[in-house]
Amino acid sequence: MERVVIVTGASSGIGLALCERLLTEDKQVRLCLACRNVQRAKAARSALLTSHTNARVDLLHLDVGSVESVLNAAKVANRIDFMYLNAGIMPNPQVDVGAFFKGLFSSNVINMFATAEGLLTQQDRLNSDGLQEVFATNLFGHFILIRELEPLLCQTGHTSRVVWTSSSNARRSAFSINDIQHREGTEPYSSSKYASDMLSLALNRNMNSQVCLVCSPLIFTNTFTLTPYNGAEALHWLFLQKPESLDPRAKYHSLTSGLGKNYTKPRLMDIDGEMAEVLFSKLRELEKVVRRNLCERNADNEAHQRYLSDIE
Ligand SMILES: NC(=O)C1=CN([C@@H]2O[C@H](COP(=O)(O)OP(=O)(O)OC[C@H]3O[C@@H](n4cnc5c(N)ncnc54)[C@H](OP(=O)(O)O)[C@@H]3O)[C@@H](O)[C@H]2O)C=CC1
Ligand SMILES: CC(C)=CCC[C@@H](C)[C@H]1CC[C@H]2C3=C(CC[C@]12C)[C@@]1(C)CCC(=O)[C@@H](C)[C@@H]1CC3
Repeated sequence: MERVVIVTGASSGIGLALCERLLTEDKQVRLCLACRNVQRAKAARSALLTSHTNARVDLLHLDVGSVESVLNAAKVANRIDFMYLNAGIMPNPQVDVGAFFKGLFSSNVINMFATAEGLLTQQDRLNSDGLQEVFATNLFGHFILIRELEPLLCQTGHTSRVVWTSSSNARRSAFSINDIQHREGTEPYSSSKYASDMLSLALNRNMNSQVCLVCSPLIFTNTFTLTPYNGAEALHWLFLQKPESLDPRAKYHSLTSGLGKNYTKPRLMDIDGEMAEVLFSKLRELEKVVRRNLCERNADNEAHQRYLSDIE
């Protein structure tokens, strides 16, 4: 039977590698590449069709950094078996060279290369919805997508699976529940990834009562080799697992052994369940505000258009 798989950020890197692996794995897969850049999405589709001539690959225009784009994209979906929330950004990363060399000659060196802990800062900015861009792209846009698709994801008799691409760079100390967008700090990427880990837990709690949503957060600690193919290991592995065998408190790591063999390993997350619930309710509040602002903006635009056609 056909299995519909949506992948956000499928135009390059890990998302594209995952698509390639899924088509190789299962001939019944129908892919939907959910991308913000149409040209790059078309190029990705052509590349996939070159190696999988008869594959079914659809394109969906989706900019997860824009709430309006997310709402429009969600209208188009009519069946979802898997949804991979993979799009992510780390804009303008700055490396702390001092910390890097100090780490290089310490016992923490492997961890440093696996997680970049304490090594990276980024410059964030506001997007057109007035949200911090990293938060909006890595977390909030995907949250709105889930909220909008909830009826489809949670249909009786049909279980959809949601898999979120996290990172080993997710860090509790980079996140503050009083500043969920990370307006104040310099590590928005770590903060957004930690927030997505927490959110996956809260989503499982709040939506599992209606059965069906499994958010399996992922992490990529490709300690020895870092390629998109290897990075997609845990994403691919999760596609093959039965939902009941997965633990919502675990993160599934893509790992590569010294001999170059890829494997997936679950590790329990360092998450405060109460804080996850607070984050969930803060995101619900923010959702209301952003939706209201969007309605007002669209109403203003319509009024402006009417005014222009009146004076013509
Ligand atoms: N590379 C690594 O070492 C690790 C990566 N990750 C995570 O893996 C995921 C994929 O990253 P990776 O493949 O490495 O990076 P890439 O930059 O290669 O891919 C990121 C993808 O996300 C897309 N994207 C970015 N912003 C948006 C947006 N607003 N709307 C829709 N799509 C968007 C990009 O599209 P476009 O082509 O338009 O830019 C691109 O297809 C990310 O979530 C990242 O945080 C986690 C751990 C390690
Ligand atoms: C410029 C000098 C002196 C050194 C540069 C090394 C770093 C650029 C490099 C070391 C560890 C890397 C790393 C990532 C990015 C590049 C490094 C910082 C990630 C943060 C990329 C995104 C992720 O999600 C992480 C899991 C990666 C962890 C390791």
